[in-house]
Amino acid sequence: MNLDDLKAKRGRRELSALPIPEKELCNRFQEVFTAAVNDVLREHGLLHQVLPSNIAPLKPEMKVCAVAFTVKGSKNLTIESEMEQRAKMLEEIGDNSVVVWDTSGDDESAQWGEVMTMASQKRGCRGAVIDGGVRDTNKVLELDFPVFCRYRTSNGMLGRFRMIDWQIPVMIGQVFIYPGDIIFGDIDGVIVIPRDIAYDVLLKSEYIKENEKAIKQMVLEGLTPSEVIKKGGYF
Ligand SMILES: O=C([O-])CC(=O)C(=O)O
Ligand SMILES: [Mg+2]
Repeated sequence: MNLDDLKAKRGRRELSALPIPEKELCNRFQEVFTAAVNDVLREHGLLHQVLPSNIAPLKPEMKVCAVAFTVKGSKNLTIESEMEQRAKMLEEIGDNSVVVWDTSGDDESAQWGEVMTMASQKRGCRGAVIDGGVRDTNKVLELDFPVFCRYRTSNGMLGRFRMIDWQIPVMIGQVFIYPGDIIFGDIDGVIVIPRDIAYDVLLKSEYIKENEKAIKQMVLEGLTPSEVIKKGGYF
């Protein structure tokens, strides 16, 4: 059994370089929409890049595109040095990041709240995607910080749940997420764009956005769906 490749993939890795700055890449993705990105990933044969559909934005207009900062945790009753551990994680969050929580399917605790929002915003964090819960929801909304999650609860994580590690590969639903991948969430949910193909996916998504303008124009002008497809359109 040779595990070298798998070990390299699953361990902590240097982020590969992107052809344009991360910030520009993410800002340009935010101008597109997740369905266009999804169609491009389908062209690449990647059919399982969307997080489970019950992970939804707190408000329909919330949008985030940023670089994955992954966190893994699970239900855990221990408290010893939990706060210090969480502070250390928060202090490692980088600019243009989005915190992505794999909670091992937790259904009880909030992995995110107001103070964590404030601390991460100071470090340039652009949002949080949590396969779990949020609390202090009103305050988080006031801070204008996009959060995608499954539920809201007043249960703090201390004494109920704790982190196992961070900046490691995680899995939410069927989707692998590596630190540095590009995460894009909007009203249609959250999609994970592998870092190595992110720039190519951006260019193709921008093309789709432009091309769909022409398709919609055909519909407005009264062409039937059959005529639209004959002219190269699609739905
Ligand atoms: O401590 C927590 O569980 C999270 C929280 O309330 C906050 O960040 O404000
Ligand atoms: Mg709080």
